[in-house]
Amino acid sequence: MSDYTIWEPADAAAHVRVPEPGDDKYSRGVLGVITGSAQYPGAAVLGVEAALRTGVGMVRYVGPKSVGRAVLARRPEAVAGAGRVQAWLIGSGMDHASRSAATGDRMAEALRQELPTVLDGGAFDLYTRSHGPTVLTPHYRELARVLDSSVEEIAADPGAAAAHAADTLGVTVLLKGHTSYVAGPGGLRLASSTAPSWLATAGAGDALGGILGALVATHYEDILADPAVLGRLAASACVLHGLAAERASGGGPLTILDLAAAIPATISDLLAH
Ligand SMILES: NC(=O)C1=CN([C@@H]2O[C@H](COP(=O)(O)OP(=O)(O)OC[C@H]3O[C@@H](n4cnc5c(N)ncnc54)[C@H](OP(=O)(O)O)[C@@H]3O)[C@@H](O)[C@H]2O)[C@@H](O)CC1
Ligand SMILES: Nc1ncnc2c1ncn2[C@@H]1O[C@H](COP(=O)(O)OP(=O)(O)O)[C@@H](O)[C@H]1O
Repeated sequence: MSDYTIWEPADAAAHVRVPEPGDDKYSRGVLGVITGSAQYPGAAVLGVEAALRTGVGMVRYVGPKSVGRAVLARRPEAVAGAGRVQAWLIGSGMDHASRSAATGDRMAEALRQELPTVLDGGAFDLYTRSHGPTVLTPHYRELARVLDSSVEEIAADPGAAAAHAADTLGVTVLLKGHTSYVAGPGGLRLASSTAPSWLATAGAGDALGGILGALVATHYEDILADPAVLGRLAASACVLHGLAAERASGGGPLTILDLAAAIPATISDLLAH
């Protein structure tokens, strides 16, 4: 932990791109989303919901048709089907062992574009094929699988585990937990623990993926100019996620749609201070 700098709300506020009068939906950035599966359609719904609530020019959902229908039922603002995007969010709500051939093809096509990419749960195996600036978002069990280690080893020193993963895999790693650790290949080390423990509930990570995807899509030019920006955006996503959870919780339980609904006011508060 000593190597890590705490990423503060003011740091996160500085990493929200506020649209300007000259912006349109494309200049703000389009996030392509390949998430969800027949088994876990909710993960796709939650990620898209969180991305749109964080602010992005457009979300293009490119997953299975049945999941796309669920996404559109909740969020008609999302556009289903392929098209040009500035960043990708891939892998929430799918099991890599049972990925369909069609999903594998969509992922391969996305990764070929070498754009800034967020890889979540069901897509960690693809990190070697992701040649754009890439951030992985594992929880402890997932990082243990990626590193062929054990949960106990990760939990004993999560900051060191995240740093080791970033250094050996050559990507940015956001290790999720009560404190989340972001480690980047260039020695970047940031930590955040803004979330209440009420956030330990299913779907929380799917929402984090959406928040981060939106931040990445709206900063794609900055990331391409300086890949270290990706780590700062990952830490900013943790801060926003935690503060929105705190607002949704108010000291009690929360659902992930409540968290998503709290994101806009969380951002406007951050920007006002
Ligand atoms: N709304 C949605 O669509 C959501 C979809 N989601 C999707 O779900 C998938 C799995 O995600 P995850 O994080 O649970 O995966 P993972 O690390 O493999 O954990 C498995 C480990 O947990 C353990 N375990 C299971 N039950 C347990 C219990 N009652 N009490 C204690 N332990 C228990 C189990 O142990 P076992 O039962 O095998 O002994 C195993 O070790 C993933 O594709 C994700 O995207 C989620 O994002 C949620 C919202
Ligand atoms: N005890 C806790 N306190 C605060 N935040 C937590 C706690 N446990 C988990 N979280 C946060 O909740 C999210 C859980 O992500 P993940 O395990 O991927 O959930 P899911 O797969 O259900 O979407 C992460 O952002 C993590 O930082």
